Amino acid sequence: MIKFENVSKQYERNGITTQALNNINLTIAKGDIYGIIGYSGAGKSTLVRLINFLERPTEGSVRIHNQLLNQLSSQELRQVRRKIGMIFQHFNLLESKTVFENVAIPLVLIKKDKQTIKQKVYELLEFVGLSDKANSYPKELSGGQKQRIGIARALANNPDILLCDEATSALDPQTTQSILDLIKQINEKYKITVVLITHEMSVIERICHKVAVMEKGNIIEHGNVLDVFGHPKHHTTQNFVSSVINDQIPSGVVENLLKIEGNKNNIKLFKLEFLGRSASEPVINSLILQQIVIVNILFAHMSEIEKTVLGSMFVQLKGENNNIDKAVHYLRERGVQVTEIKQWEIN
Ligand SMILES: Nc1ncnc2c1ncn2[C@@H]1O[C@H](COP(=O)(O)OP(=O)(O)OP(=O)(O)O)[C@@H](O)[C@H]1O
Repeated sequence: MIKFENVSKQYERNGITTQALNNINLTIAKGDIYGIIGYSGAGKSTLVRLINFLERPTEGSVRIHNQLLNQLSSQELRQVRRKIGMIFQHFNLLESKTVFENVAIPLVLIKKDKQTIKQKVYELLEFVGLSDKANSYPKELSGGQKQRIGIARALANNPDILLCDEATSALDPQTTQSILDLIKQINEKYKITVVLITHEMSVIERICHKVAVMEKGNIIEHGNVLDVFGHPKHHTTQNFVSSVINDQIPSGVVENLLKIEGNKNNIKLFKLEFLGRSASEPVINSLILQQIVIVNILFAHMSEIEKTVLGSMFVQLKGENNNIDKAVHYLRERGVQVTEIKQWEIN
């Protein structure tokens, strides 16, 4: 378990103070894949550097497995750090060393014998699917292969925490997916807690169980990915969510509708949001079968997070006003969140 209690961090440079973290309270449970998302400068890297105490907090405490890092000696801190692996956006491999030598570095540093090192390095290379590259140099590898080597090196000391600092930001979408799959496999197979920082919501969507959204040194929202995605409260979270879930009606759809209906005062437009059970039941079909209103589906978007479907749909409901009210009530009773799009929001 990783626990931040009232943690603040200020940097002083040339007489200028930057408040990088502001009274952070956060608990990351053992075995979680915890995503930290925020725009540039939000404080994500600082937060992660506090987990291995590469930075010390100005105020507050950081605990790992109930051990208070603030009180540890340098020797004790080195022991704690050995159990924390880290991977980086630009891989941080030593260009002058072979793949084998790069993966071996953490083991050489703790003076393991040659045979143990050889066995462990080949086991790790096998795990990341690159045993045939042991004698290659980093410059001979693709970005995805370099990151696999970075991961093998991070696992060399059998860590129980893996920190991923924008680990897929320099990779194309397909390679990103394969690296995320590998991180997920590590989490499941070795029960390693993963803390992953990113500015891409799609990364969070794909593998994280929990997420904290950061802005200006504060955690503005946190919780299960599904809860944060399903009901984002803060404007910044809504922006991140809209990058993976298109919850705005495209203007072309509205223009077509206005052409057909002639007058926007005639249009009754609703946004329906489905989460979990309501997304897998035939709610719209049952509404249509009620025959109280005509349902014109204009636009829909579905996403899957942690095996739960999340969706938004824009519909035009046609009929008598009291029947439209009944239809809205019918949907709400079945767990669908219904919001009317007001006329002034249509154009
Ligand atoms: N070593 C440092 N000295 C002075 N200021 C720093 C230092 N490291 C970070 N900062 C400042 O602290 C704030 C938070 O930086 P941090 O790198 O933690 O943010 P971030 O969310 O990781 O950003 P990015 O995504 O761009 O890496 C920024 O204003 C940054 O300029």
